[in-house]
Amino acid sequence: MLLLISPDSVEEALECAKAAQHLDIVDVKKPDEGSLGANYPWVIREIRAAVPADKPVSATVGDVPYKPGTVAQAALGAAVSGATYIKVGLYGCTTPEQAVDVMRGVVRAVKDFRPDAFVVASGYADAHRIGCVNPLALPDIARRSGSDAAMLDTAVKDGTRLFDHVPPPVCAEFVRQAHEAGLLAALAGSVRSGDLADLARIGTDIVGVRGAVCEGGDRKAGRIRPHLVAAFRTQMDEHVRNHVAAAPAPTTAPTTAPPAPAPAPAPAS
Ligand SMILES: O=C[C@H](O)COP(=O)(O)O
Repeated sequence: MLLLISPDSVEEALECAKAAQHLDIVDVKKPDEGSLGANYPWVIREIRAAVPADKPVSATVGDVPYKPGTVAQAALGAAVSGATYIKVGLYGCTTPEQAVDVMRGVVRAVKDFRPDAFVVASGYADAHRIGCVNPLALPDIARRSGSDAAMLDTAVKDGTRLFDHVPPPVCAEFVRQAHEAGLLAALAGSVRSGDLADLARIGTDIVGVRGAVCEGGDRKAGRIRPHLVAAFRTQMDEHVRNHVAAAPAPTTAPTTAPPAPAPAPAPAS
């Protein structure tokens, strides 16, 4: 399971850099512009320069409207600025067709520029509150558009969490569908350490957090702290180990290999 941490500034990214050995992906966002709020290109560039070169930098393109051309251009901006993971929040898409339309434009814009970039189609666990596409539609949207991962976050950061809206058995189905489509499955939404056992058990590939590694668990007023990142990682690894140890041995030889996680793209030079 990979750990993605979302700093909101260069200062916070420097805190992440101090805990670099405990995280896998540094995800640039601007929380005051929304759950997947997009930050400025120069902030992405500065964060790329501030974190170790072997850590991929991700950038959110925003909680986007159904405007495929606008979003494709914004996604290219994130890639040009040095992000190799490009995350799009399909906030304004009310049907899977609209979402596929947006993500196809993103995939083309980003991969024409950088073929090894990793595109993440994100929906929202609390989609019912904002009227966007159903969470379980995301794996198929990601597959049809040529994206690399399907993700869920929460749109409304009011203390409700991923599992409040999409309980573990439904998240498990999300992960299963993503893997069946050859995609990675990423889950976020005020995730706490107490959720890690379930996230490991259902085979989540990427866990995204901010609040859980901020002082006081407060994603807005709190700041990301390296010791909280380290503690979260320790718990995450423990749950992954427990899950592996508890998994029953296969009774027959598997006929197909499980979907291999895509390698993290090389950082921008
Ligand atoms: O992509 C991950 C998000 O930043 C999660 O933030 P949160 O843990 O505060 O909900």
